[in-house]
Amino acid sequence: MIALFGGTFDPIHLGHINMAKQCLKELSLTSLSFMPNATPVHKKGPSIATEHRLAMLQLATNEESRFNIDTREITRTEPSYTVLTLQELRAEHPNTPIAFLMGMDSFNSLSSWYQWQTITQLCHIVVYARPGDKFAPCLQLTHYLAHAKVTHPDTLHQVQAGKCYFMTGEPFSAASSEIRTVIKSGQSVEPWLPESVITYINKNKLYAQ
Ligand SMILES: Nc1ncnc2c1ncn2[C@@H]1O[C@H](COP(=O)(O)OP(=O)(O)OP(=O)(O)O)[C@@H](O)[C@H]1O
Ligand SMILES: O=C(O)c1ccc[n+]([C@@H]2O[C@H](COP(=O)([O-])O)[C@@H](O)[C@H]2O)c1
Repeated sequence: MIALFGGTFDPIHLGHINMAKQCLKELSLTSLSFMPNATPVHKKGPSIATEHRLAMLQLATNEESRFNIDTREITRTEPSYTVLTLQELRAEHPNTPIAFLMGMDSFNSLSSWYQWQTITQLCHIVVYARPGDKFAPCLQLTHYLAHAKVTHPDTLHQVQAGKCYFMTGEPFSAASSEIRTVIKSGQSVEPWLPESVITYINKNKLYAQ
């Protein structure tokens, strides 16, 4: 199965790593790709250069050999619409199950994503709990879940797309926006970032103003 974890990663934090590690285990993955976006279509763009986001992703994912980084959205010139990415990937791998991983806040807003129903036909959606974000599906998402929700991760390996699975792992409280604010105020971000990422941020004076 191809597992894609899309994000802005500005910066990557231990909430992302916690979720990714649990997905490796619970979904029996042989690899998991972190996929940084270039121009997010739904929020303000990243506050730092792409090379810095990529460098921090590299540092944070080095420790686990099954983690890799998919740079297709960075190298593409169009805005980072997930549907375009999944269509491209599906064309490359017509017969392989694809899972797109996201936190509960992303899931709750999924019906506002560009061509969201096509997205749900191109891949499985895997959702991770996030402290502070309750499960709050709108009516459209409730209809989707009525036929898509599965309770066993093995099902995701048996069909190529169309299912939705809610992870059972322990949630981890961390958010990139809050981390940027804490750095700006000069306080410690030790609880939320890998040490290598903290060193990189300090060395390159990122997020300080
Ligand atoms: N602590 C967390 N637990 C579970 N999922 C998370 C967590 N942090 C981020 N995610 C998920 O990871 C994906 C990428 O997140 P992103 O890079 O935007 O980080 P973020 O912390 O949500 O950033 P921001 O605070 O700026 O919104 C999203 O699907 C998001 O829901
Ligand atoms: O395609 C869309 O309309 C769309 C709308 C919102 C989010 N996404 C993708 O969802 C992933 C998580 O987004 P974010 O804002 O939490 O970094 C990231 O890969 C985004 O490009 C995609």
